[in-house]
Amino acid sequence: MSPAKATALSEPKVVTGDHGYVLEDVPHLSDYKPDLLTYPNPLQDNPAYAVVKQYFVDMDDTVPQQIVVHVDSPRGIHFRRAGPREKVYFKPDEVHACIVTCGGLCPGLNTVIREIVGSLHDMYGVTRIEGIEGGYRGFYSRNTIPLTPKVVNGIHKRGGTIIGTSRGGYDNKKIVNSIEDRGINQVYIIGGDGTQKGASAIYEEVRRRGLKVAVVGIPKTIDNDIPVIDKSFGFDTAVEEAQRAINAAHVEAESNENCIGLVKLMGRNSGFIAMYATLASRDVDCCLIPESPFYLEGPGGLFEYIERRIKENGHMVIVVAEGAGQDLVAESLRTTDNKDASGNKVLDDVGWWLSQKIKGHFKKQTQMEINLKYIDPTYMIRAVPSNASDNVYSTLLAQSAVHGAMAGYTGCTVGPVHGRECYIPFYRITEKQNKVVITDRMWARMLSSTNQPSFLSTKDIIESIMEEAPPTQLLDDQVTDNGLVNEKRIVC
Ligand SMILES: Nc1ncnc2c1ncn2[C@@H]1O[C@H](COP(=O)(O)OP(=O)(O)OP(=O)(O)O)[C@@H](O)[C@H]1O
Ligand SMILES: O=P(O)(O)OC[C@H]1O[C@](O)(CO)[C@@H](O)[C@@H]1O
Ligand SMILES: [Mg+2]
Repeated sequence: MSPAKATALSEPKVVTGDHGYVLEDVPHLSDYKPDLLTYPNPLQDNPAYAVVKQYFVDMDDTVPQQIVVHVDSPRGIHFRRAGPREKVYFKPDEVHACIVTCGGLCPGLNTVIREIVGSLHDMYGVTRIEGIEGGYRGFYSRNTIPLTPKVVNGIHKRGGTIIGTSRGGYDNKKIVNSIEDRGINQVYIIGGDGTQKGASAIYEEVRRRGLKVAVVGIPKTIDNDIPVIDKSFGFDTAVEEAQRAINAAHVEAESNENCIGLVKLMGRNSGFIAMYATLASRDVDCCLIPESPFYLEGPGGLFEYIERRIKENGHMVIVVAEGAGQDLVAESLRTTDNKDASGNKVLDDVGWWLSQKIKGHFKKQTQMEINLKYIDPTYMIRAVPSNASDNVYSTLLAQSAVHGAMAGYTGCTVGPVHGRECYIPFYRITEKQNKVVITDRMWARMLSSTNQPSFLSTKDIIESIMEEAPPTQLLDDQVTDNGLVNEKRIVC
């Protein structure tokens, strides 16, 4: 496997303006191929778009990363607004596009595939579109799958990805050789943080070879761990689907004496699904996520809280994100550090471990007999088709990606920033993961909905503040004014 850093990175395109305005722009094919011809955008003759007052996006439109500002704030970082441009850099019959899906499944993958094909075909008259089978390794080890509007018709009603996905198998040189040999000139890469790192390295190699190939990433992550964008497609569907498991756990817990319903949800490093599913449900008494350490024994610990809830209520529901408490599990089971084909740590089953620990504690330490029902719906949540709002969202993402590639933009990911579709440079997407910020208001809202202990000492809180994590983006309209809010919490 050739590492992503095999090619030298091109310089970021940063434009500055008055009052602290910064545009973190994305690469364009003309940056390294200055003599490319341009053509009028065929959309100008499309009757469906004739009604739109200003259909083409103004070249100067940019979107601010921070929308909560003070009177004396600098204007800050901006991203280029996505959308159709008056001039395109490809003639329709010249385009040879391909689509690849990599990493874990996520509701909406098929919708994005369908809409890329539909946008290329219906808006731009492109007919040569192929699916790369089975993720990155498909570029050099499989035949391609022809994608036409007929082939993709109705696939948005199915879970999974019709072109297949995989982990591992990334070989930069072989992938770019395949792109070059097949004469592909638009590459749409749908995947999570790992995939986008690979896409960035593909773009760098394409550029090094001087190829007229647009490389555009579409962020996919059920965990919502990709930064900058408002949220990832499939996330709403996952939260909705998680409700079914939580409801089942609640029904079991309510109907049996001294019963605990325990639900494990996805979230390797980021606990967004667990936090939002908990907030949405209101039946959850405790939510455990990777970002917030917890402990079992002693005052303020999980066992003490469970005993209290069971005594008060006769039942309780616990939601645990799969990445929560991994240090505790590893310590207790002495597990080895296994990695998957992409190099991601294989997690220990915290749900099973917690079930055993809770049962053991109640058997040995208390007079109380408890009943524990453990539900692990993780793959069921990931495999469903996307819901209506994710379908609309995925459609916009796909259209933005196609408009961007046709307009010659490359080396970027598309996604909404405060509701506006943007082209975002790869390095912004891959530099860190989006995480729940436990000193942010959203986590506090969650804590107040469950009444669970925070499990945090003053030292933990100070450490979190010191990390200076940005505020949780998802639905949190209020930027954390770190100083005030956090200071108050420490004093309390
Ligand atoms: N640093 C990297 N450089 C190049 N390729 C990478 C890198 N990290 C991962 N990849 C490749 O990207 C693909 C997907 O990676 P991974 O399995 O980590 O999933 P992901 O894209 O992060 O999605 P998710 O974690 O949401 O399932 C794999 O084929 C993997 O080999
Ligand atoms: O078992 P797999 O397919 O490797 O995927 C599991 C992982 O994928 C994710 O859903 C991310 O795509 C994580 O939440 C989870 O840890
Ligand atoms: Mg990942």
